[in-house]
Amino acid sequence: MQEMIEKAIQEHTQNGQFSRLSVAELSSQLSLPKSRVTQVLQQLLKAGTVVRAGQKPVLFLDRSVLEETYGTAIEGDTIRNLDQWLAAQTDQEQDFDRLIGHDGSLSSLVEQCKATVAYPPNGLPLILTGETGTGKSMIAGLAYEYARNHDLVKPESRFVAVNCSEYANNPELLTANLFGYVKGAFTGADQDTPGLLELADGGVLFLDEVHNLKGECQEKLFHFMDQSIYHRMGDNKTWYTSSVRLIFATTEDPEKVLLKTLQRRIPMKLTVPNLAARGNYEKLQIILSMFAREEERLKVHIQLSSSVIQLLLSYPFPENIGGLKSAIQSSCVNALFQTDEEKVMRIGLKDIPDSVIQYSALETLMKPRELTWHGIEELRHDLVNVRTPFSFFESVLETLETTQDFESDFRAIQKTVLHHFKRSLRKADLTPFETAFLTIVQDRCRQYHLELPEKDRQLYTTAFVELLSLPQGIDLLLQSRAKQVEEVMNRLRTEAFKYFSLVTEIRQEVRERLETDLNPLQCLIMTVLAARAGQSQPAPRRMGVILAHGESSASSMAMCVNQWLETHVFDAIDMPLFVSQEEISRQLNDWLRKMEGIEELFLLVDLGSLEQIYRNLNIRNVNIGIINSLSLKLALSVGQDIRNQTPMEKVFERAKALSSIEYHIERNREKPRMIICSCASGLGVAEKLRGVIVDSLPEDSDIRVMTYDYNTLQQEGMTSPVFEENQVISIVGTLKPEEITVPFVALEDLILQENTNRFDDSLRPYMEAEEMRVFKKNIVKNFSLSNIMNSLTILNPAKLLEHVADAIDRLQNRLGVSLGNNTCFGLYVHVSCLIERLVMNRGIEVYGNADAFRLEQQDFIQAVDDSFADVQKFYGIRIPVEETGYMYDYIKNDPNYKKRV
Ligand SMILES: Nc1ncnc2c1ncn2[C@@H]1O[C@H](COP(=O)(O)OP(=O)(O)OP(=O)(O)O)[C@@H](O)[C@H]1O
Repeated sequence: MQEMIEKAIQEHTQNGQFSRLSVAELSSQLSLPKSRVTQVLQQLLKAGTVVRAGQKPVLFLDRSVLEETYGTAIEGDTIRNLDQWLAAQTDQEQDFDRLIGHDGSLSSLVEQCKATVAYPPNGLPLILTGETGTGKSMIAGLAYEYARNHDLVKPESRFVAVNCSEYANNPELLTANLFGYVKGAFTGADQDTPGLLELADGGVLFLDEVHNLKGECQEKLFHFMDQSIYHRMGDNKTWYTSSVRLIFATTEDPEKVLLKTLQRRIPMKLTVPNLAARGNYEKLQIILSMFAREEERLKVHIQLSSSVIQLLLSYPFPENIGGLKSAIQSSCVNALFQTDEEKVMRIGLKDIPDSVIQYSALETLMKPRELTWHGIEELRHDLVNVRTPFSFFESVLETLETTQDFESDFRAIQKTVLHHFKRSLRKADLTPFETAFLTIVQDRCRQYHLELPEKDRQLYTTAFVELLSLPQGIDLLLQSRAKQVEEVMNRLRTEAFKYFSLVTEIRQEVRERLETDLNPLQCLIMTVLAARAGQSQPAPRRMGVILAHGESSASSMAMCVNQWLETHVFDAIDMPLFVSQEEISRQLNDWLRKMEGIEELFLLVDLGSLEQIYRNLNIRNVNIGIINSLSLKLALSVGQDIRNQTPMEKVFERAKALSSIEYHIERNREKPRMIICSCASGLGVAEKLRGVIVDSLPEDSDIRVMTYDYNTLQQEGMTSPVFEENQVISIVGTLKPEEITVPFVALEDLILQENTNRFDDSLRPYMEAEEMRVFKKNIVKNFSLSNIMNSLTILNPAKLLEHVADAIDRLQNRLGVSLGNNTCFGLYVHVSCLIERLVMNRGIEVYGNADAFRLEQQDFIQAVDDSFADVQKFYGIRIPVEETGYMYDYIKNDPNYKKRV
């Protein structure tokens, strides 16, 4: 029989079926009398084969199975609290350990909570206040678990929660439920019913949203709190007792919503901070634990994009953790169908609820950043390692950001930083990578004449190496504070320029040579450390300061020169654009104070009168030379001389010699592609022509069109600067200028659409086929005689054209030739413009060799004169021989005319 019992115990212990290990259970399973089972169990207990778990009912478990399963030795023969013992063995987090922030922002709240619950004999009433969703209910529940795990309440006791807001419209019902009632107490009370106070007897009663508790009920409650006795509703005679721990919670101010008498009976008031006050580290912990829970529920591996993490960290959830939780659950639902075969579910911005997305400033969302995915598990793992460095960085950042007295806070931070790294002083050998990093740091420091202090060398080594190997997770947290970091970095650049630029150089070199990017926080701490090392060293005897307007003009130039010369010769002072003279002087005086011991200062300023600058300086034991001009070349020369110990006077003489300026204009090498419109008829027609061509060119064509005076072109030929400055594609006009080798297209060809091929050919190399098609279509549409004639300003084009056409007909008769259509159209335009010019007294007075023309072409001159007699009379003009010369040039190339000659 003993064997049978032993076997059963062994089996059930192995299978974790602990509830089957009570005397009653064993006796019914094995059909043995209870007394017999008890007897055997007592023997086994004595022999150490079983241990008993002090629960109700008492359980008997197999010792060796338990010890083997959990790898631990059990002392004595009793496990007082089996749940607690099992949780401890499986490393499960217990009660308050599950509350994120229990060891951070909520640590003192948790300690107070524990003390309140443990207060003998029955704990103290406690009220939790705080915004909605901050975790009040959770804390109340954990307080009960804590009490159970620590035997402050009986294991069989209960945690009973009631939300008073659910009874807001029926306060009597709440009173009845709290205190219980007797049959007939109110309609529907058909039997005696115990209240929640009774149900929670020995455990915890949690009254949530307690501000909904009406005054009468509050009174009953404080009476109970005073004496631990109460009446059920409907029975004012019988007293009931209950020993219950009371926890209240409200989102309101208890002083405003609870009766004074009740308030007085709740000695402990704890306020749960809202989500915003929890800090990014804890926020990230909460986010990740919630996603981890979803992973478990949905049986997937969740990956988050960096933007999602940033957004969830920055959104001010009005419902605090509760709101964050629903947003996380919704995004998981949204992303559920995107789970791949590997069961990976990626959650990106598109899956986040709209209300959260809308909050985010567009610029934040659209900031270019690499799309990186992070698995929940690895992030949680990282987070553990990041905790200490991050909270350390956070405190450093906060101090520097809010400081009123930079210098003293900076010194305080230096101490904190050194102290921080002292704790992890390293003894281990450096890896080759770490050695390379340290070599870079030391080389650069040497260039800045900065020796790491001998006694702290080990410490600096530790610090730098530790900074180098910060866990990745810190980058995520850092991004959420990017703005703050940037502000602090700017501040450092101004206040600790030398060390800031040293670290900037180190960062650059580490990036180039070790392919590792130091993040701004690493740089910040390195700057702090470098400055600390620098303070123990005497100031240099001579130095320069570049003082310039603009956000970082001075610092960029100084950094550039220092780097070039591999010596820190210049400090920099960046000035806002509109800064007063007093402010400049103040900054310079501060600088002089900091550099105590300096003998010579070379000041390079970009603007401002020399006199004004030095008038307000506190000059003691220092020579200050000022140059009110600034260029990189000049700064380099001065820097070099500072380094080479060149006497001050000479430094400035050289600088002055450099200051005379030279200039050179480098013309645009990419010549514009150009069509030239040039008409012997005058600039009016040329201008009109230009307009028509411009309108015909495709919209995005890079071909430009210009007008150019015909006579000038005629005189200058191909030497004209227009060919030097442009890539001339073709010339369009009424008459072809002589000696021009660029393709010429006659206006009449365009009007008659006859020889446009030439024009097309000249353009083809510069246009795509489609552009060419559009262009040709437009040319047909836009070129018409009347369109061109519209360039006439005073005469009526239709009338004039009639006169001119008649006169040209007469001229053809006189000359005995029938001119080609093109020549006629060209002549119509040319002669019409000519007549208008003459009417306006703007006739052409030059024509090649006019005398020779007069002698050789007397017949032609006469023929024109006769044919145009009516026109000349009508318009009161006289066509001069020079103009006739141009008409001749027009006609002489006509094939029919040539044949006749
Ligand atoms: N510190 C925490 N660690 C982990 N989860 C938390 C924490 N605080 C709150 N939560 C979770 O946030 C959600 C909201 O918390 P809870 O309901 O306790 O807030 P509450 O303050 O009682 O809200 P209400 O005032 O609206 O009743 C719950 O799911 C809870 O589990």
